[in-house]
Amino acid sequence: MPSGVLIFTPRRDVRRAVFDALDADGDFVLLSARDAAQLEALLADAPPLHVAVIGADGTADMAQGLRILRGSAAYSQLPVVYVVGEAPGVAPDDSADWLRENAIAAELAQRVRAAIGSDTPVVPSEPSGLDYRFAFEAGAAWVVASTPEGCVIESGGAMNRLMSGDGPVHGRLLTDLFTMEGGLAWPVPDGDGMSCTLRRLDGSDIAGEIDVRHLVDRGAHRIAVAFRDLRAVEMAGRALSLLSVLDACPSDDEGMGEAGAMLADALELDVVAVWSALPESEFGPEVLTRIWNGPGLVEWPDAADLPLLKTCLGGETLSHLGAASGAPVADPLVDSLGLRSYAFLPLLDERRNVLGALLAGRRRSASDGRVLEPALRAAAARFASALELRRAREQGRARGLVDMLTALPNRLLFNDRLDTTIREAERTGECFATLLVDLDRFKSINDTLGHAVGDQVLTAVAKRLRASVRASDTVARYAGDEFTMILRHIIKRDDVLRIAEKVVQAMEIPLGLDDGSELQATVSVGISFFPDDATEGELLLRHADEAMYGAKSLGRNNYQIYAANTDASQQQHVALKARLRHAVKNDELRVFYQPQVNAVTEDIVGMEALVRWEHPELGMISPAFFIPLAEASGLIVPIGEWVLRTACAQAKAWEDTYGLGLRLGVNLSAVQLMQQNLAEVVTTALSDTGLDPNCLELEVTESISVKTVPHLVETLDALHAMGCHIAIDDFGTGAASLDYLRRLPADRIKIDQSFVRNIGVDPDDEAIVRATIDMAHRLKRGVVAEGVEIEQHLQFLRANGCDELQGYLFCRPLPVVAFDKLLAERERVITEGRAPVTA
Ligand SMILES: Nc1nc2c(ncn2[C@@H]2O[C@@H]3COP(=O)(O)O[C@H]4[C@@H](O)[C@H](n5cnc6c(=O)[nH]c(N)nc65)O[C@@H]4COP(=O)(O)O[C@H]3[C@H]2O)c(=O)[nH]1
Repeated sequence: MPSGVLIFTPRRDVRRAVFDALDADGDFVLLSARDAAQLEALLADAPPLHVAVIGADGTADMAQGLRILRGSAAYSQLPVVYVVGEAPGVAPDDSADWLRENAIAAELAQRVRAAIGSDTPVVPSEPSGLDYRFAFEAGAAWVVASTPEGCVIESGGAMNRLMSGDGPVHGRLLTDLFTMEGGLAWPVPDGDGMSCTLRRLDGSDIAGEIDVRHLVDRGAHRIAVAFRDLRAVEMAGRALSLLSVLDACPSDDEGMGEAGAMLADALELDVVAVWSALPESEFGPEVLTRIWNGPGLVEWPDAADLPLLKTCLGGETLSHLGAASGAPVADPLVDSLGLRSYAFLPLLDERRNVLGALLAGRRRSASDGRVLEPALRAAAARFASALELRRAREQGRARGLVDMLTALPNRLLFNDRLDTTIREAERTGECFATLLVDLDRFKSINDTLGHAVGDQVLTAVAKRLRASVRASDTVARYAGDEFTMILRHIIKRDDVLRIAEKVVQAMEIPLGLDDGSELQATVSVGISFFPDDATEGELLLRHADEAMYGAKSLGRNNYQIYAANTDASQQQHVALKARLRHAVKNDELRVFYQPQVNAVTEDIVGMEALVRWEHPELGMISPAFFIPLAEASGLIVPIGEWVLRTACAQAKAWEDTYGLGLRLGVNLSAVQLMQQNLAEVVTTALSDTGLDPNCLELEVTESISVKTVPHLVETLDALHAMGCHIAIDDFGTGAASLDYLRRLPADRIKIDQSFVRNIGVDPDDEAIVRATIDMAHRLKRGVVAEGVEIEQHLQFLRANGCDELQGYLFCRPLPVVAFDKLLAERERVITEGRAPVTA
């Protein structure tokens, strides 16, 4: 009989090597776990095990895994063979044997066999006592009460902190603790998300929700109750909106004060302070913003006497926000403000030089540290960029490089930056874009309304342009009504188009003039790319200028990319559009399918249908190219319907063969959403193919706004009522994220790949990803991350609780035959009784 072997290591390469070595031997049933949570889930099924192979990497993960293994009565004596790295490390004391990583292939199977020794597997004899503490998600505030009295016998998670009092929670009655809404009374039956208020020990109330489970623990009946503090949900929402609002704040000192006040308001902080610190300054840190919402006037100690500020200005983040962060350190400022939770964050420029520090704190302890931390990190990034600009401006003014009206770099400084960027890009291989933004009909504004109004318009436009891009990008006033931009580190042209769209949209809100009147300005934008369009600054600008005139000739208020031969490319568009008309009829369209996987198990849970056009002469054409053509000509309606029907039929065929209940994601364009018969088209596709509506998820891009698509909410409500799921695609790229999420009947949101791509690159985008996941979960929406390309993306998304993942790391979009092979292979591995290796 084959022996059961547990493989546990967070390292994918070691896991794969161990799996391959033992799998090749054929004598073992292999179960592999990558982290403590997976290990716990795996052991819960009580598999028969003879031995464990554990990567002895000394990490917290390994230690936690060992605790779980040794802590379970069933496996506490399981022999363990450790795999140790190349460093002269040692395996833990309890090892049956150990070997080095480079000996896995040659020796592991033999060592494992020796460690097993006897053939008796460790099989849990009877189900271990039910550990009710794990009935709820980790970190929930929970109590367990006896029945029928409803008297609390144990509590944990955030509960004791939430109760905020000196007395014990134990011994109190559920009826005293939780006042139910909607006429429910204790004993409340099993259920999730029931509204109630928690009465704290100091007599105050917190509105929230509870999940209830009736359990039997070692023969005794218990009620386990987990409480969710809804203030944190609200806080997550506010944190997310805050990010966009902070973006819009000007970067001058006044703007920083404004941003500080907003931060304090949105996150319910008692104090927000920003210091600027120049290493070369002999005067020490300078306070730029100081918001105090606590009681009375406080004496602020001299910045030079603050040890925590000093440490932070050395580049260290000091965070005492969560319950787990330990006792605050003695500091005159923290003491005099009476702060019980606070964070000092260094403000860093792109090269990680410290420019200053941010302090955010409360006089009470924070139960929402998970939300506060990313929001504060994002705020720190904003303050840092404002400080950087402030410094550049100070230096620039001194040297006559800054435009006096708008405070943006002038033509001289822009040209200098462009040259520097080109030199850097030649060294690093980076791609970047140059944008030329021209105010439409500015001359007539100046002529009819006067120069003073013209100046106001230029200043306001400058602010909006600055707010549309990242801190690392350059925005300059190049000449009169012409602005130029450099957008750095471009991976996909689409990202630049998104920003150009944002620039054009930023002008949609009328500009407020000093006399109270409003004026609508529009801009035309031309774009050129380094190195594709040119490798010299002057030529890049000339090409951007040409493209800008292209935008003007197309009616202004839009953007265009430089095309080497505009006429030829326009003719090509016309020809393609004509050809596209026949693509469905000529059977030239194909649907590819890209898997979506569970972030923990990495097992397939769904797939997205992605259309391709197999042009007879040009080969496979990307939808990113022809879908806009199809949308502009209305052809998207028949094409979209064809994709829907084809994909539903295919999904039904796979369901019949494999029965996996896979979810099928199909994209809906705005034009389709405007069709009055959309619900009917979907119903017919489902009934003709026999696919369960529950398996269909319609993906609606976030940039489709409630304003541009009439009856959007009603249409989606109707589709949802039919049983179809709704997903919001490209989440984070549109403007009205929160509002959108609240109003639409969305089951899932898909984080746009432009954010995922910046994991490990841009802390702002990381903060947005974290806040998005957190907010979506609190609103009970699932989250799928798109464009997961590398292990680092996976680790980050998994660590932050993203539910599902889609991207090249797992699989590219596949044609039907290849996708079918993938499903068949999965089935083969599972029916052979092996845990799917997670490599
Ligand atoms: N760089 C990178 N890209 C990845 C990765 N994983 C997936 N992708 C690509 O990301 C796109 C995801 O689709 P989308 O955001 O809905 O974006 C889709 C969707 O908006 C649209 N589209 C595709 N099929 C249809 C359709 O049938 N109807 C409509 N209306 N739009 C469609 O065209 C867009 C582009 O589709 P594709 O070119 O197939 O591009 C797909 C997919 O191939 C990754 O790890 N890295």
